[in-house]
Amino acid sequence: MGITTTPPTSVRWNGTSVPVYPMQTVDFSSLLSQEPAELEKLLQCCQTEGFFYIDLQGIDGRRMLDDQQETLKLMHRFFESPLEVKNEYGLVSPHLGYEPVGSRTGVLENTKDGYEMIKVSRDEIQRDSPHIPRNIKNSGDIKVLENAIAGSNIITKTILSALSTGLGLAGSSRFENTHRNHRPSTSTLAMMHYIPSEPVTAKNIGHQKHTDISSLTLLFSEQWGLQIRPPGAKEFGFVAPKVGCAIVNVGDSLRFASGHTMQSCIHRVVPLDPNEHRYSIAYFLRAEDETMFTDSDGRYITAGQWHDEKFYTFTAPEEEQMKAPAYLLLGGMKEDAEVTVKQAEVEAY
Ligand SMILES: O=C(O)CCC(=O)C(=O)O
Ligand SMILES: [Fe+2]
Repeated sequence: MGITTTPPTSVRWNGTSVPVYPMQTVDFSSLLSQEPAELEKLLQCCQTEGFFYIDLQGIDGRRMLDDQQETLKLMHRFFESPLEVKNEYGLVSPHLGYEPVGSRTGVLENTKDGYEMIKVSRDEIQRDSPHIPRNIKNSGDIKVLENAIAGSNIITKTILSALSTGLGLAGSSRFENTHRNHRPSTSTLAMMHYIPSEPVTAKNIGHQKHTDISSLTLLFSEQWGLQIRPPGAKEFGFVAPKVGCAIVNVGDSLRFASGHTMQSCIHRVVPLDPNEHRYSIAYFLRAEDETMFTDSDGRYITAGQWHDEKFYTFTAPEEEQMKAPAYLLLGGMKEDAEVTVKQAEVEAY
């Protein structure tokens, strides 16, 4: 199933019927002009579900959709290279480098993940001679990465600024003030390739359930696979890729910075079509490393420490991960099985 304008309300996956959760659509051009009704809608989305579509079809956003297409071409070239070339680059730091398939826990019990990933950080691409894999390092490639990172930064900063305004924050208490462009952060562009996986037999499959470490995540994918579990929902459901739109979600850091009033929605990735290669691009806008907040365990810590602790939990073996405190992987979000799907769907509007 491809990109769509009118998604079905449920789809069959792995022998059962799985809901497709509707999400609100926020218009990027309207946010740029801080239109009050759009700010109100955005704030509602972040406080109730933590997920929404951002419509980029206007003249201001369309260029980011072009960047997405260029990035996809570069990703194909990178991922099709021999594993030795990709491993030679390796994982330089948690937010820069290559992770092969199976580096993390998978989406189903006793499996490893089913994706490989290359990350290029915003700080790295701005260096005079950025450390980039040799198979995507010509000047055209660097321009493509630069455009993708800068465009994603503009979109996520616009959203951040609209949220500050929507909450009536002024001066140094505005969220932008802890996301200044020239301060070190772990903000990064993650490009992912999911291999085809058959749910019953695959040893490598999908992307385990989690909340994001980021403040805001901007996700581009033309393919199905993303599932969310909105607050109060009984089960995971798909979200449909939508024409001209990217998906945005609130991450742990913004949940913490908002005094835990925004939702960092639980999500995961499964192969809807087991024969398909899936490609997705995620930009993680993160707070400056030194930013302090109170986390889901009541600890007053830096954004950098939260990032590192959660990253190492994500990459730890499954047995280790089981021992990790629950507040870490899900950022303090609760998996609520009490309500019916019908209620959850109403809440998801
Ligand atoms: O690949 C996707 O669609 C989502 C990936 C994701 O959730 C993540 O990288 O945090
Ligand atoms: Fe995620």
